[in-house]
Amino acid sequence: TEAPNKKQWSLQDFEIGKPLGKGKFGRVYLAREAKSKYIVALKVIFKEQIEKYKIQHQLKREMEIQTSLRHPNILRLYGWFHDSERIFLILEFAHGGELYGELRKRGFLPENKAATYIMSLAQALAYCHEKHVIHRDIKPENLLLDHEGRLKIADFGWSVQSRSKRLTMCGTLDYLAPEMVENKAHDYAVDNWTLGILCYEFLYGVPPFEAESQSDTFRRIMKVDLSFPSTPCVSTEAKDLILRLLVKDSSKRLSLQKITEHPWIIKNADPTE
Ligand SMILES: Nc1ncnc(NCCc2cnc(NC(=O)Nc3cccc(C(F)(F)F)c3)s2)c1Br
Repeated sequence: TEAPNKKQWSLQDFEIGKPLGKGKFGRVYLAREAKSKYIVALKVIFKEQIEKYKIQHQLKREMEIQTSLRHPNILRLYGWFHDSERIFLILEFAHGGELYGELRKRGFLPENKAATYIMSLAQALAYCHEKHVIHRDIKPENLLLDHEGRLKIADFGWSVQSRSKRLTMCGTLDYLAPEMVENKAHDYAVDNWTLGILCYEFLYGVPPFEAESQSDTFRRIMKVDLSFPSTPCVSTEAKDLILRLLVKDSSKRLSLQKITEHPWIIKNADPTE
C-alpha cells in the first residue's frame, strides 16, 4: 500500500464547507476528507490565471519548498491535485483565521502579543533560512492563527520570482526592504527588515512608511523615514528593536538569533510558544 501522503487525491475525496477567504488567484474553502473526517483548507487556483501570469514555475517551487518544511509556525501543505481547469492545494486549516483580522479589529496589539508573534516569526524564518529558503512575502495577510492563537506563516511566493510577482502584481510596497524596492540583488536580510515593519504595524496598527502614493512610500522606505507616534504608548525596548531592524544597510540589521535574545522579546514574548 502507498504511504498516505503519496495518495492521488481528487475532489471526490473531500466534502467542501464554507469559504474561508479569497486570494488573488482563487478562493479557499473549509473542507473535510471524507474517509478520515480530517479537516483541511482547500485552496482552489484556476489554471488559466496561472498560465496568464506565467507563474507555473512559482507554484511548482512553492510545492517543492513547502513539502520539505516542517515547523510549528509554518502552515503545512499536505498535498495537491488538479482537474481540467483548477489546481487544488490541500492545506493545514488555521482555525483562528488571518492575523490581519485580529489587527484590524483591535487597531493595534498589546506588547506581549506582538512580541510573541515576532518571536514565532523569527524562529520560523531562522528555520527557513537554514533550509536556504527566503520568504520575501511576509505581510499580515499571509499570517494565520491556529486554534490556540499560534502564528502560522502561510501563502507562498517563496521564490526569486515572487519579487516579479509582487512588482507586477502592484501589491503594497509597504513591506518591501530598500534593496528590493531598488530591485537590487537581495539576501536573507530582507526578511529581517520585514520583521521590523511588522513589529511596528503590530504595535501602531499601520506600517511605518505608509503614504498616499506608492512613490511616496518608495521615497519613505529609501530614506528610512521612520517616526514613532506618541499614541499608542509603546515601550522604549520595542522601539529599540524596530530601530535595529529598519536599517538600510542589510548587513547591519539585527540577526534572527539576536531578535529572539532582544530584551523586549525576552520580557514580553510568551515563553511557551
Ligand atoms: N483559515 C485558513 N486556514 C488555512 N489556509 C487559509 N488560507 C490559505 C492560505 C494559503 C496557504 N498557502 C497558500 N498558497 C498559495 O496560495 N499559493 C499560490 C496560489 C496561487 C498562485 C501561486 C503562485 F503561482 F504564484 F505561486 C501560489 S494560500 C485560511 Br484563510
